[in-house]
Amino acid sequence: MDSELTLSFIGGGNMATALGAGLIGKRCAAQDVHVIDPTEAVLQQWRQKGASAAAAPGAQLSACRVWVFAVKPQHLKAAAQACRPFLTPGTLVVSIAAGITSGTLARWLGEPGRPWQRLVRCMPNTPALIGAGITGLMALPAVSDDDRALAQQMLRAVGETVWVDDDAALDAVTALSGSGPAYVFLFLEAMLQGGRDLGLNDEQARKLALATLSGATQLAALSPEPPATLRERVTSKGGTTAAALAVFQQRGFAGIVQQAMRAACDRAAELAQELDA
Ligand SMILES: NC(=O)C1=CN([C@@H]2O[C@H](COP(=O)(O)OP(=O)(O)OC[C@H]3O[C@@H](n4cnc5c(N)ncnc54)[C@H](OP(=O)(O)O)[C@@H]3O)[C@@H](O)[C@H]2O)C=CC1
Ligand SMILES: O=C(O)[C@@H]1CCC=N1
Repeated sequence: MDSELTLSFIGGGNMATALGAGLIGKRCAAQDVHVIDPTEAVLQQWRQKGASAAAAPGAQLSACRVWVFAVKPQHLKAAAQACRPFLTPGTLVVSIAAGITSGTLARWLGEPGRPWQRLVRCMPNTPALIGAGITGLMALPAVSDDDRALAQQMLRAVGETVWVDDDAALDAVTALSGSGPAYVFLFLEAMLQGGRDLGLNDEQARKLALATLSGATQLAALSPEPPATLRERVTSKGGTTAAALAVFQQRGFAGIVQQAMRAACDRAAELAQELDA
């Protein structure tokens, strides 16, 4: 455990909880975590884990080496402005908010004409809750190698990490892996319903669908062959899979997925514009 790491979550909801679950006891001690959130029930949950928690920012923030902004994008400006007086030169700021660019948050945290420099923007996902997340990260150019390594180590506590170059790429990460678990759950829901429609019971459908998704993704991850080849191996000429894939193709499945991801990416850019005041 890195006893040096003192950490504040600004916003103690779903994603902070997921990140906290991976970090506390591994990368930092519970008593070195400080949470700011307006909701008493949320604060209580964090206190039960041994963290300190408060409804508003205070001097305790200044003792935290890393701040993780984990509020909704719509709340980020207010949260940043309320916390700004407690920044110290050593504070590393990490934001997980969708859309809001590193430059915008840097401006909200800095002085006029002098944006905050030590800032890493990242996009985790909810499998972080079970240590199986993946997080895309980007850093402002002035962020040191040590700060980059610190941010990466933190996110590694809840899964894998991928560095990208800029805000646009982080919006693409958001559309792929940030929102991606929801696409998988939607597909899973559809498979479960399809199984039930064909006469399987809930337990049978759940066991078969979960093992299929997990087995196929593990096979794709371990195989040197591209997914298209693995797909062809399942597809016997004139067989059942070919019949199913013909329906996917007629209905434009791949195009739907790509359009959905484009919509997610566009929404990230839209949020950035709407909230950049
Ligand atoms: N959910 C996901 O899959 C992912 C989410 N994200 C990003 O993570 C961020 C948080 O999402 P999520 O955890 O789902 O959201 P939640 O709503 O679960 O958590 C946000 C928390 O922040 C609190 N809050 C609101 N304003 C402030 C403030 N000024 N200071 C401190 N706390 C405040 C909220 O309180 P209240 O409810 O009272 O407003 C809430 O408890 C978002 O920006 C989202 O884009 C990133 C990756 C994946
Ligand atoms: O839906 C959202 O806006 C957030 C960002 C990625 C996942 N959830």
